[in-house]
Amino acid sequence: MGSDSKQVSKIPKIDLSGLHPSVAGGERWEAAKAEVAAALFSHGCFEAYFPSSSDELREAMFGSALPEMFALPLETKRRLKSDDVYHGYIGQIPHMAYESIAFDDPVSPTAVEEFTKLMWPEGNSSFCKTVEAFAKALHELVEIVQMMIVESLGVEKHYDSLVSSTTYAVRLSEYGVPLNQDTKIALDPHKDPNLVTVVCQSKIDGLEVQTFDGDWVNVDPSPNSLTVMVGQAFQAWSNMRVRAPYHRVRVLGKEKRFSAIFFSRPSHNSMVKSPEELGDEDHPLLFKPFSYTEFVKFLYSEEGRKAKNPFNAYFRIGNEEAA
Ligand SMILES: O=C(O)CCC(=O)C(=O)O
Ligand SMILES: [Fe+2]
Repeated sequence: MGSDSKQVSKIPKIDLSGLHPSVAGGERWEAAKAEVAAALFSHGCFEAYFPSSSDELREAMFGSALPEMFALPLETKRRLKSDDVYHGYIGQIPHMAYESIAFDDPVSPTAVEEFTKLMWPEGNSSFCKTVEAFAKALHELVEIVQMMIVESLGVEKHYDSLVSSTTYAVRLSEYGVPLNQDTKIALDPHKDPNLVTVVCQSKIDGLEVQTFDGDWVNVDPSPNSLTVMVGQAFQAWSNMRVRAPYHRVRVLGKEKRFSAIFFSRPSHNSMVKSPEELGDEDHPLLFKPFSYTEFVKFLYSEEGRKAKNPFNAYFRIGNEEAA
């Protein structure tokens, strides 16, 4: 594939419009659930048609909120500190035209406000309202997807314990023109460590996913769609029934690209434990309960970065097929 070409998407597209996590069940829910389960089993991802993230909201996010925030002075953006690896402000990485900011609990009543105050002590209510609305819409989508996965695996009774030990976060990113103009890769291939990720792209797309057959494909977003992906913590929790796909970002043109991600992850100090029902004689449970915090620390440690397959290296299952 030439560096300027894009492959036609093979990522399943699923209509989740009008569905809500508080009214699970019914014919439409069951039909969509079957599609979500099939897509996640075969691809680890899908393109969700979910119009609550409307044109207007996208325009407010990518036309104003994100460009305004990334235009702030570096020392302002660096005010956001985090003890978590790969959280807080990231940028000024050699060989990468990339900056991102991630903060927790965007659906709590005060978190976006506090973050806004940190960036703009004088206030910026349009930024705050936009990011709150974005988080609210995508939170519903993540809840729908998590609920559908758990139901499809037949382990509904573990849903409450999964959700009570889950936190949510937002990552806002800005990509410049990739320094490597041969590959045009702006973010290297990786699997997300968390539970479920939803990616919202600006008009300038670039997210590519590797199918389990090994082909890199463009996710082909529409103005009303979002990309849903499974992360490695869900892969482990589900005893490998759903698997996290590799993905990367390529920016082909010369314009800045923005993206906004909403994701779920196991909360601090909680232990991730696969439901016993997901193991049987033919498929024994592969993972002992693990701390997500320790897992992420390992992923970004020297040993984790060097490992060909950090997931396997962490869990020491030594089974290439399982990844
Ligand atoms: O910007 C995107 O489209 C995806 C970024 C991504 O994969 C990540 O931040 O983990
Ligand atoms: Fe990612």
